[in-house]
Amino acid sequence: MTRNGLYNSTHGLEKQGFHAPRAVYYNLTEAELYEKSLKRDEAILSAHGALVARTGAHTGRSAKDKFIVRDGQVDEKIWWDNNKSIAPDAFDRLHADMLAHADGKDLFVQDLLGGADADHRIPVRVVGENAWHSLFIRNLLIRPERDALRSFVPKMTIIDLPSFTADPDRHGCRSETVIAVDLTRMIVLIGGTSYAGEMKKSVFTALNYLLPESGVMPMHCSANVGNDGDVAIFFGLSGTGKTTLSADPARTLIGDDEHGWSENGIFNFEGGCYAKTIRLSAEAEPEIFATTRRFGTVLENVVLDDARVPDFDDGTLTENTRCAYPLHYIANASETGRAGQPSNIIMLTADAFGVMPPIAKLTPAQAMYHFLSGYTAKVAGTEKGVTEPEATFSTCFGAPFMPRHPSEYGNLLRDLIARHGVNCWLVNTGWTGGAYGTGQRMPITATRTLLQAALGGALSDSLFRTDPNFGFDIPVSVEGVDPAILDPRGTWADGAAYDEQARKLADMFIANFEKFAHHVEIDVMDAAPRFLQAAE
Ligand SMILES: Nc1ncnc2c1ncn2[C@@H]1O[C@H](COP(=O)(O)OP(=O)(O)O)[C@@H](O)[C@H]1O
Ligand SMILES: C=C(OP(=O)(O)O)C(=O)O
Ligand SMILES: [Mn+2]
Repeated sequence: MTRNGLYNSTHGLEKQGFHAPRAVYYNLTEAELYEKSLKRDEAILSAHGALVARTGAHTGRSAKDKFIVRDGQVDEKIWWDNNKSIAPDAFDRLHADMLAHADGKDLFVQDLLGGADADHRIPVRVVGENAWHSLFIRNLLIRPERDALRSFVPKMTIIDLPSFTADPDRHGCRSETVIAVDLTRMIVLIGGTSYAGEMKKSVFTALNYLLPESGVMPMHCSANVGNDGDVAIFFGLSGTGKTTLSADPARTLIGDDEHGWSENGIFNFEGGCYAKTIRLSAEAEPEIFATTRRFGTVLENVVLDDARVPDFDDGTLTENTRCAYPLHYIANASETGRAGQPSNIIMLTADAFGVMPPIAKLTPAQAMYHFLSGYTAKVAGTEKGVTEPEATFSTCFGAPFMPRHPSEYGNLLRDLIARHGVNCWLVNTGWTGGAYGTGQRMPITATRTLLQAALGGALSDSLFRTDPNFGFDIPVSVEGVDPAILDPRGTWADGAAYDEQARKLADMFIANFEKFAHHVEIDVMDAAPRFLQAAE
């Protein structure tokens, strides 16, 4: 095999079972990866120099096609109710078939790090057949110093072959697409999908498995820090605003999606961001918008007009259009990816039912209740005119990435909140003035003003009222915000309709939480919605 680029020659791909690739390109830089992507017709250039690629069929994660190898070492540690298993021999066949599939191909290798804290990081090698995927993951993870590449020893390897077709009979999977994770040998096999996000979320999955053993809390959250060092973290499922709200000109960005919380404070797992670009505007999100106009940024499934300018309103390929860029493309991003102990935790929800208030203060027990519930609501089937939102409960605000039982993450978080006296808030970035269909999306400016008030301490002397359904405290007035939006019931044209919707949502919370009843303290059970008790 021909080898190009800088790498540790005692840890080449032949050591990892690759037999006969045509050529291997190690640790190519942005310019080189641009050239390769363009020459291989994988991507095109935008008017402003971003690299624009399409994924084809898979424009988002294939959660149902993700499997964890069930071997003796991990068996008792994995929460199998939430994770699908694959037998070790099926994984071995898949591995061998993917290595064979790589024969005769050009391969692109990036040697990177997952984890900004040197005590809690994992060196990750990503081997793939697409130059644009290589640029994506180079943007997303942390780059070692160039010199350190000569001694880089991977502890985790991702083999990413979108053109590979999995065979459910032979490989123990579900379809032609597979994401198979071996947490003992730390090998991830990705086949049959070009959605670049699979790679970064695989590293997240591995760290979510590893870190709790060292007492470190891994979190699906964004993070930023104020001028006086106050750290805020923002938990939330996809689409709730982690990326959008963590990019804040008044605060230093630590990261937009995956962090750890240790005795040293918080640290980013990544070195880049992966922002949604659907309906992205320079007015509402200037920092993120600016990254879409830079050399080095990858635009995924973004449609260009005939002058090669991105049309962010065009969702014809998918609503999940994305841009991937290194952290330093955001002007006020942290250079270290690390910060101190958090003073505030924000739990984001995009409540399409329009029931949740734009902000509420949570007690530690309520925070635990909402963390384990992991609620958001999506709008289902918009294109077919179905306007009924759909509730999602995804525990720890990230069930697809959590190999262990939620109580492990929950206990770590509970102890950290108590030890550091962290203030907790629930923020609804979803609907106000009614549910999806009648109401509207919460204005970003309102959300930002409320966050500023919460993080800056302005809410600490506010007057609060207790929500009769959910039991949390809602501020009655916040400077700079129309007081009307603070009371969701008042924003609805029909108060009785609100009450009915709130009751339905409360019932969904209660039904979902049953599975945690035996795993939490009584105060967390008491943090459940109390609509039923209040009404009857
Ligand atoms: N009030 C709001 N707060 C946050 N995001 C909002 C709000 N209103 C609309 N949005 C849009 O919702 C999306 C939030 O997505 P994003 O920040 O990528 O979520 P996440 O990173 O949690 O997946 C963005 O497209 C943003 O423009
Ligand atoms: C990349 C993803 O994360 P998020 O939507 O939370 O930004 C994803 O869910 O595929
Ligand atoms: Mn995000």
